[in-house]
Amino acid sequence: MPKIFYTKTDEAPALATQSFLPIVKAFTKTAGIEINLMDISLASRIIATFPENLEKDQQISDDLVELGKLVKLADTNIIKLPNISASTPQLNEAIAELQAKGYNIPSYPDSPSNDAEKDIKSRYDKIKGSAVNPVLREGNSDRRAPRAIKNYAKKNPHSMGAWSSDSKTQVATMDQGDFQCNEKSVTLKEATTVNVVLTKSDGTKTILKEGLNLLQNEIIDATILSKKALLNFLQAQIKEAKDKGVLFSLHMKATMMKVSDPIIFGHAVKVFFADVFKKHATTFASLGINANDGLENLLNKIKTLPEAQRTEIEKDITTAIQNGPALAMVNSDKGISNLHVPSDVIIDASMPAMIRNSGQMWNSKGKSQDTLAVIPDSSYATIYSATISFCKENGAFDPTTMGTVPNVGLMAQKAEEYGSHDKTFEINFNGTVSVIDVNTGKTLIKHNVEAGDIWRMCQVKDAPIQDWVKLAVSRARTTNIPTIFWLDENRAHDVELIKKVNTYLKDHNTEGLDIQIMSPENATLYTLKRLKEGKDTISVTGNVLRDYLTDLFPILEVGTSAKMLSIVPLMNGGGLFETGAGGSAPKHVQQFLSEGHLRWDSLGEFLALGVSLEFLGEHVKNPKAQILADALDSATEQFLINDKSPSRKVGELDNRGSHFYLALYWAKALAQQSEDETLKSIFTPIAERLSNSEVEILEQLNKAQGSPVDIGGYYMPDAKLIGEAMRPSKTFNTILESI
Ligand SMILES: NC(=O)C1=CN([C@@H]2O[C@H](COP(=O)(O)OP(=O)(O)OC[C@H]3O[C@@H](n4cnc5c(N)ncnc54)[C@H](OP(=O)(O)O)[C@@H]3O)[C@@H](O)[C@H]2O)C=CC1
Ligand SMILES: O=C(O)CCC(=O)C(=O)O
Ligand SMILES: [Mg+2]
Repeated sequence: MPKIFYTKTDEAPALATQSFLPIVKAFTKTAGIEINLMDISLASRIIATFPENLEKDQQISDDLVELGKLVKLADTNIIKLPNISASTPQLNEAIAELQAKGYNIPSYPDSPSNDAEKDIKSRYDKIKGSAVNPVLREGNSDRRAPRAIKNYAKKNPHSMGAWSSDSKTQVATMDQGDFQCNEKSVTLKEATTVNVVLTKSDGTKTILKEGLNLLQNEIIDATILSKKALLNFLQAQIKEAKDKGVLFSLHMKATMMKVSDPIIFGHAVKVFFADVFKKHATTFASLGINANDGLENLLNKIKTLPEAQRTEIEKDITTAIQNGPALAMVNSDKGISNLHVPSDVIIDASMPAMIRNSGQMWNSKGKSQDTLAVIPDSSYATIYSATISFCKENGAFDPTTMGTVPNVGLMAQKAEEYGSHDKTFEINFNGTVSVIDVNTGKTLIKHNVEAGDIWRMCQVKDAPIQDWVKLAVSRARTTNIPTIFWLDENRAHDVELIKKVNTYLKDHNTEGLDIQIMSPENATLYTLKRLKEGKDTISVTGNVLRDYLTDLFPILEVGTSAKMLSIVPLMNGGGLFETGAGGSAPKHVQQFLSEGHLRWDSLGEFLALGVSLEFLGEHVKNPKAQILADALDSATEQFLINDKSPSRKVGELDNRGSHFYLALYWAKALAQQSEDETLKSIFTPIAERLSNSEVEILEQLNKAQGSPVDIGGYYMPDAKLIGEAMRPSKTFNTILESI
């Protein structure tokens, strides 16, 4: 039986799934397709990790492990919704919620003091941060805005803040001592095994990573970020923001880069609040305060102190805020700043949002203001500085006329920085860190380090690179759009990659194609100029730029990355279809809980389902799946033409209503086709009933809005409550059940 594995995740996408999945199941069962729901939510991953602590009826299987095996099979077909990549504060919240629900799971030991705690911490660290995507992404990435979506945006442009040439907004990035400057890279001639060894200045050695197996032709690189250089840089930027009268904002990826970026974030917190951390060092140490978890965590922890002591610290924090530059805010009403929670400001989404908003972020009064966007490591910061300069010079982009920038991203098998967290270390000694070939004893890469530096190693295997080049050529051929590899001949890793790209391009017929290699900065300028002129350009990038560009361009072009088609052709033949290119939109959940309106747009899910059904049509030779896919495609088009995306405002169409319309248009398209008489006869009466009940169903759906909703939890909501909240139309439910 043809199968689709549909993922149950977290936050807004998980809410949307409650309403959308019953539609998917009802429609696809007519083609004999089985939908298997796989739970990869943060809560379920935690529960599955500690079976020995739990009652039999609380134990669950680890669906992520299962999916991790399935992605290596030829006929696997997965629809992957965005999930939470938990920062430590989020992980702690999820653990507390599960404990309160009677799950006897351990707390997260921040600083483990014995072997048992070390084991618990290492099990949790596998759940933390971006723990799902790297497991599932056994293929490279093909993300683009479908033509219909672009046309929709051209006719219905989203708001776009104007840019003026005297904007004081700027990117600040390091020019020495960072990952970019210190990178060293080698390509392995033979398969081998390496150890990462720290040699302290007194000569003693510690193995940081043992027995790392590497394949023939694999590229490895290692680099360090100097703590001293980082602190100097941060101090200078805090002063710069204050002198210039702009907001100080830090843009990191503390979720995905779960080892390095929380440390960098923590340094920014400690530098910004230097006087506070100095004065209260002993108290903070006794409370186990870790600056890497952000200011909110600190404020929560000091609540346990006697009132006088707590107020004194709070006063000192207020003074530091008053003396420093104005901080960019995440939520000015609630006083949540850029430094409160490490996972609140995530660079891929936060920088484009700022660029779309005239280069401004929000200050504590809720007004937008020019910003110093601090991106410490300079590896990829230039793409944002170049974009900002371009906007200052040429004004904002116009969604009604601008072109499009699809991306082909190298990401298979934990490529590059995205797979580096198990090889990233905060080094607490002066000395050297070396990557040593165990078989030959040869040192492949060596760095001098000082206490506090962050050392990291990345890998990218050869087969994924070959597959990536092939995918790029195939997209260039299909679209005939100029195709640019964003690689910098002045960067160690990229030098190795450029050699391979030049070699593997020869494996393909590239005649008549415009394929070039440019540094990220030049590629940005080249692409932006064309974009402004309404011309399209394919970006072919490594894993980090894939992430950045597939939020940057969609947000500018179509208002959100939720509307992206996001395909991962798995290297062994299967298909992983991601929904959109954005995240789990926590602020949508807040709106839903407070006023019963969910403005999550499921367009990404519709597009992913379309290509997933097409995959079944082609690979499993299921003609009914192809008809469902074609009908869904025309339903999505109707959905856009009739503007049935959720509105932002309570009382108007929300996610549930938008699902109703998709079902209506899908049923109509199936009723209208005549390739398959059985499907036609099933869906003709369904389309009629849905159409006749439109007013009644919408009334039932809209009545559910306007008041707070209780779904019995955040990370593990109550299945019954969430089901009721997301499916409030009896009429609609009855019609679906009758299919
Ligand atoms: N593939 C994955 O699994 C991914 C997971 N994440 C995770 O998601 C969480 C939140 O990350 P964050 O950076 O805030 O990104 P989000 O994409 O969740 O939020 C940023 C903004 O994007 C817009 N948006 C995104 N998707 C939709 C949608 N379907 N409908 C309408 N608007 C949408 C909204 O913007 P606006 O309000 O301006 O309209 C939203 O507030 C984190 O845990 C992060 O790690 C992030 C990216 C990808
Ligand atoms: O896995 C994550 O944490 C985020 C992934 C992401 O942002 C992306 O792939 O675009
Ligand atoms: Mg992203």
